[in-house]
Amino acid sequence: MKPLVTINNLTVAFGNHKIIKSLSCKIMQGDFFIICGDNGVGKTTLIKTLLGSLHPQKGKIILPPKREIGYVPQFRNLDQEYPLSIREFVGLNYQTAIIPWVTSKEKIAQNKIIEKTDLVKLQNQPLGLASGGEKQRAYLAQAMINHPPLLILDEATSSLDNFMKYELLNLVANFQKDGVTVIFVTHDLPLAKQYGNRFLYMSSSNYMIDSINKLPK
Ligand SMILES: Nc1ncnc2c1ncn2[C@@H]1O[C@H](COP(=O)(O)OP(=O)(O)OP(=O)(O)O)[C@@H](O)[C@H]1O
Repeated sequence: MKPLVTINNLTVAFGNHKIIKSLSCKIMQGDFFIICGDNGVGKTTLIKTLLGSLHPQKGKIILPPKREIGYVPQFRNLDQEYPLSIREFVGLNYQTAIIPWVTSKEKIAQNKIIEKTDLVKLQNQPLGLASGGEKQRAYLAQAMINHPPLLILDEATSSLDNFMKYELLNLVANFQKDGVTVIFVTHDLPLAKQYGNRFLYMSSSNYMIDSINKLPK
């Protein structure tokens, strides 16, 4: 397997405060890659750097061509009055969304991704009235509508109950089976062990990268 993401000697700082210090790591095509570690150690900072919203002080990151990345954030509740249906929300990310009306290609893409994320029955309901798990599935559908090769989930299962966690991660695992590389930031180590194959454990003193059966308890 080839690397899909290569992080080379990466240092990220806020002012003089170095958060990520000389991190080198390869994420291979097809990995379900877990990022875990103590609070405040820099997991979200690393994700923001991968997504391009933070710039490294030093080092290099090689990403998939054209930076095609799907991203599912941590669950934060939306206003009940949020005006879009689940289907409309999923379509927001469609690549030709510069055209204001829904094209037939977009309809097909929406249908496919709505089926893959188990949202067929709910698609015309207002997103604001959906449950936490349904909202996260809508974020997953929106993230994957253009078939990016890389999917990043930043604590996307925290504050979901056990049933909804597994429901979301089973769908993510289906994308992985189709060849998508997954990066999953989580504090939930049992969940990490169940779905992940490799991990990066971040602590203030060092970084550990290994296969999932070596993940510390
Ligand atoms: N914009 C910012 N300016 C200054 N410091 C920041 C900024 N964003 C994050 N930090 C600091 O960087 C450190 C790492 O934060 P980060 O959110 O990456 O940690 P984390 O590992 O994701 O934590 P958690 O597990 O609690 O979500 C923290 O000390 C945080 O206060």
